[in-house]
Amino acid sequence: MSGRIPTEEIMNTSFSSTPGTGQPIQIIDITEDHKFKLNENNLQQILSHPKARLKKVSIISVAGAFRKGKSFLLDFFLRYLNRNGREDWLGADDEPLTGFHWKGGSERDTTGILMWSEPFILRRNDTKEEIAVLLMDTQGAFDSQSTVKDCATVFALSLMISSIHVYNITQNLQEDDLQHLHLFTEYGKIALEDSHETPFQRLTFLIRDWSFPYEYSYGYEGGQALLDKRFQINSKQHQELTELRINLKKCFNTLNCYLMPHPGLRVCTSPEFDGKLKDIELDFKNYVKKFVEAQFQPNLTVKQINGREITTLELFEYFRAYCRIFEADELPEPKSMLLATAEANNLAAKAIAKEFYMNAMEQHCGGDRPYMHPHHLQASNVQIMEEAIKKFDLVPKMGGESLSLKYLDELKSEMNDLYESYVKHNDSKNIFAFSRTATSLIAVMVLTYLMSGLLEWFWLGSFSFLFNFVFWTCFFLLGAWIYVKYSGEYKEIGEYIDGLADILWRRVYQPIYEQFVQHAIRAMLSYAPIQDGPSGSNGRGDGKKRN
Ligand SMILES: Nc1nc2c(ncn2[C@@H]2O[C@H](COP(=O)(O)OP(=O)(O)OP(=O)(O)O)[C@@H](O)[C@H]2O)c(=O)[nH]1
Repeated sequence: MSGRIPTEEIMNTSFSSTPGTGQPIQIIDITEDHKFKLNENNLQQILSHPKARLKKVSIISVAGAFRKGKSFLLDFFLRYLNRNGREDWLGADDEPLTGFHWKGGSERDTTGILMWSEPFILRRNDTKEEIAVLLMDTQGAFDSQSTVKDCATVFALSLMISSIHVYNITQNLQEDDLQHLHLFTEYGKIALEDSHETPFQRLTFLIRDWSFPYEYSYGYEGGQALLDKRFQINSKQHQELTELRINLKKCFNTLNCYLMPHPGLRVCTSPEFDGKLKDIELDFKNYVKKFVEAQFQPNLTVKQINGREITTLELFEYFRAYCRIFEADELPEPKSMLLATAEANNLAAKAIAKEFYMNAMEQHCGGDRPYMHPHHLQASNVQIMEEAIKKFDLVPKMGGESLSLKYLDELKSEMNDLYESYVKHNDSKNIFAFSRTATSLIAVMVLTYLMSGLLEWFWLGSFSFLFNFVFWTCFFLLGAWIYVKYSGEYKEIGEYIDGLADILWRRVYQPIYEQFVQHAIRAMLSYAPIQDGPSGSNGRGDGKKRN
């Protein structure tokens, strides 16, 4: 099977999740007052999973009316992925179907949007690159508790985010099923004008309980014939219907239809049914198997936005942007959806560049790296920043130059802030820098003590009180500094003393020290000419004051 990984590879890298682990996690909640709330922590937990971090993603979501077997279907996907797509992945006859919660009855089950906590890692056939596959379950539409806006929003979020959108329908493909896609064709039209890239990847109309196999056979073949029939354009059709059909085809890379047989009466009428295969009709089992496998053939469908395959890091930004625009009381206009996509597109580019910057800086001066000379740190920073900006520029961006410049400025300022903290962190590794305050104060004390003694010696004792005063001031400052460092209290006083000592160090000791070293070198080289170093440097080479 072309979408599947050879067995020997499975053992090594490809399907790295442990079978049976994971659980559905709520990523979008719908509150009682019908507000959509993105659960960023939960989403982040999935997207930054060590297996999936920074990998490209394929997101499979199932959406449609409530009580129509969406979660049930997703559990077959889970089985396939958990069992590494091996030939007998459908399992034993008496094995209950578990994973996303599903149940019989007439009351709705799933609320909001859920995602499986474990990303599945599969390798694509063409480039052999590892892709993180995510499964997404959605709240069913048209139940008695949800508003029209709730249903439309769940459907929209699921479609905008996924790379394979399974539109779960029962019995037949009707005109109103197509009408629900109107908003996306409008969005798709302007997105196409903006970027000339197909906005969505794969849309599959999955028709459950298909009862007319004698007209259109089960599976993709019959589904395609039915779809062709429904997409026929004729002169009597209203302009709006014709346009919908034309635009739908333009907005998706793949648009297809699958006709699924009825699973049998036990599945939908027995309260004891717990998903065991022995209770499901053979036809259903065969076609569900083919359907699941087909989603990974001939290759994995990676999520693309603006023609670019996106990673888990970028997906997070898109989730945030889409949830923000769907927060309003009204459904957004296609134009605002495009603007949100463009903003997320820029935010994603910024996230990629920032991630690169942080990783590279961590390697240079991160927690486990030794102290780095400030000049070297600054040089590395300049070089890494340049590379990060190149990464930002390389991402094709929507929304024009002015929007991208805004995000570039934000990126630069965030990198500058990060650099400041890297500098501080690096300084803290310098043992001498830590003891600089104590050293400076003690040096003043020793000097003033000696000077006062010297003045006494030359019978100028009346002037020595000045030196005594400085001596005791430094003594008390040193005492206060030690107390602050020991107790952690009065940090502002500690910073003030550090600042004083720093000025003393830079203005007095460092120039004297440099002069002394230069003299020593000159003497050693028998007065050979030597170039003067930058006097008054703060040791970081950036011309900034430390305090
Ligand atoms: N008729 C029919 N019933 C099905 C099919 N697949 C699953 N079911 C049954 O439909 C019922 C509902 O299944 P769920 O997976 O919970 O449905 P859902 O669409 O996720 O429901 P909500 O979460 O409420 O939107 C269960 O009793 C399943 O056994 C199918 O293809 N046809």
